[in-house]
Amino acid sequence: MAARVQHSLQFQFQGSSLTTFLLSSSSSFRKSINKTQINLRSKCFSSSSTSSTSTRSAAALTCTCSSSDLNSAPVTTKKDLFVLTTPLYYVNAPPHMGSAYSTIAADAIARFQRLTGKKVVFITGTDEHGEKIATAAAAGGSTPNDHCDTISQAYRVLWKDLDISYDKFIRTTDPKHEAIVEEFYSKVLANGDIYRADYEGLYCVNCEEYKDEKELLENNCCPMHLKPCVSRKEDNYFFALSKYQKKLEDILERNPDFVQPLYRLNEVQNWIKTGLKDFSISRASVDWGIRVPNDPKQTIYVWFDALLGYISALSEDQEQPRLQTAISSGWPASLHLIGKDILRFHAVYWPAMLMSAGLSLPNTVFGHGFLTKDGMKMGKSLGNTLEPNELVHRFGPDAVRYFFLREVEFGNDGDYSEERFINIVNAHLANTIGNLLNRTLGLLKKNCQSTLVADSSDAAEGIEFKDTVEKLVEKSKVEYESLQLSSACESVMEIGNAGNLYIDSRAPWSLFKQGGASFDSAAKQDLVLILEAMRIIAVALSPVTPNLSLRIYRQLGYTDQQFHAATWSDTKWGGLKGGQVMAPPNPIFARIETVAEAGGGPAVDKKVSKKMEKSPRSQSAIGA
Ligand SMILES: Nc1ncnc2c1ncn2[C@@H]1O[C@H](COP(=O)(O)OP(=O)(O)OP(=O)(O)O)[C@@H](O)[C@H]1O
Ligand SMILES: [Zn+2]
Repeated sequence: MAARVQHSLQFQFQGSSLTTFLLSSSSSFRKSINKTQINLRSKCFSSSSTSSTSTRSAAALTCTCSSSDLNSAPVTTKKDLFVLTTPLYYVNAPPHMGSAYSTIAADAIARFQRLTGKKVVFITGTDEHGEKIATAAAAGGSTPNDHCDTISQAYRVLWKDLDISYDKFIRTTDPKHEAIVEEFYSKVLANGDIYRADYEGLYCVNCEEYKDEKELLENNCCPMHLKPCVSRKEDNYFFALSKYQKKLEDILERNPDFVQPLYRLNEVQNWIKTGLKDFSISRASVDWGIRVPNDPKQTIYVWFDALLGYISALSEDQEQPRLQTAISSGWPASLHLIGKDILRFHAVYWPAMLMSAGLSLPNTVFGHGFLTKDGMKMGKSLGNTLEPNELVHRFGPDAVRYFFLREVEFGNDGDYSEERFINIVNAHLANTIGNLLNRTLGLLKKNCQSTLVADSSDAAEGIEFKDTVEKLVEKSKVEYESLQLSSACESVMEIGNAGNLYIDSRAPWSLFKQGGASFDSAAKQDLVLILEAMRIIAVALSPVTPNLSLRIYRQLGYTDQQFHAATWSDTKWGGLKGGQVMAPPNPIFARIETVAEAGGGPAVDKKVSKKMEKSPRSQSAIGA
């Protein structure tokens, strides 16, 4: 779904700053339609069908669509339901760390929402139509079907390796999706928002879009793909986007949370202000796509098709695929999580399409930033991607998930560096959390037979550390809720820092050494406090590091079932009870050896790292 606009973005990005692009993207897109010669042949396929631009506009203004904004749209969101989506990834090539980033973030949000008691429907999938897919398949010597099967499967495998807890995986080649697209198209057609027009212009197959001549290099080369665009003339069907200009402006004005973060809302509003142009939603020359109802010689433009995957994903396999039944299973989505490259499609085209079909709009579209490599967006087309499989294999899923969510402020761009990766996960996961747990359990084993002497609520009486933990965990909740994922990680890690400060200042090991009943009792209570904080950290960080959190829970003497049954209310102080028997200390996260530490050898001992993800027994921590 996402590839086409990314190409134009990458082109702009090469020649100008990202901000410049974002501000100028609207006008460049506008020009690409203006420049293209459009000869209107007929108007809407609605009952009044005399043709001219002006009558088309007039028809648009008299549209009878009733659900014209968020307020008047039928409300189907139940308070306890949270439906969130990732982009449906384009299967022109296997997934990379950029695709994984969106999905990891969505997974953390889904897990957090489940913890708070929401019924979550987490949707992901693959966008599989379009000329580029057919070409990629042919280049690989396979059929489009086989090609899509293979790449789509690669996404599923990666999501498994990264512990992505999706509920629905939709493929746009799924017959149920195709049926829903056809029904939707017919509704929009019936509403008078589709018309036919001649279209002539320069087409980049790799971008799957017509280009503005002004944007092209010498010999009409696409600046992104450095290949000449081909001159194409075809009659296409257009969607009357211009008709929704005012409605979209009003919606954004009245619902400032619809597009997030705020600076993306500004981008969208600026873009709309420059004037919305109708866009072509069919291709006469592309065979690999869903046929246009009533004109099987044409296929539906891949974006018009793919966005509907968010709805068709809700359709149950065993039921007749119908828009209404899919809608009643959870539409509208609470959150579309996307990269900023595809913001225009989600914040402008999609709402207009939904209004045209009389359907509710999603609650929020959040456009996050890019993972970059040497300042350039990582992407399949540029081929400057980072291999998520390799990272997971070397460092395990928790480290990968934690690093990207903690390191990149959600919404902004972030650059990857292996050195930074190793430093962050070592400092936070191995040291701040892992080492604190390990040294505390070591003391508990040595001095208390691994058994807690008191309830954590009693042990915390009048202790400031408890207040600090409570404040920080509450802060992290607010941050998760407002999608400030990096800050949420930071707040949880602050609990670990406070725990380290507390234990160092109290030095229970020397209290034990000094002996005497009161020293002994104070030291034992200190251990209870730290372990209670560790329990809270485990729950609060579980949206980001589910495996690590499970390992902490096991170390604290809980069963896996108890971990899986945990909810956000378990972040309340007071969960640990006296008499609870803890496991002997075992490191929960293997510190990653740097190149320097390994004497110039491999940065990480792969065997140790991999083994550690499965079992926490493989390496001793830097204990007290
Ligand atoms: N570098 C990146 N940083 C963050 N997210 C990314 C990145 N690359 C892709 N994504 C995510 O994937 C979506 C785009 O999916 P798509 O399958 O088209 O990937 P792509 O690699 O950008 O494609 P291409 O390079 O062929 O244009 C983006 O909207 C975003 O959610
Ligand atoms: Zn191109």
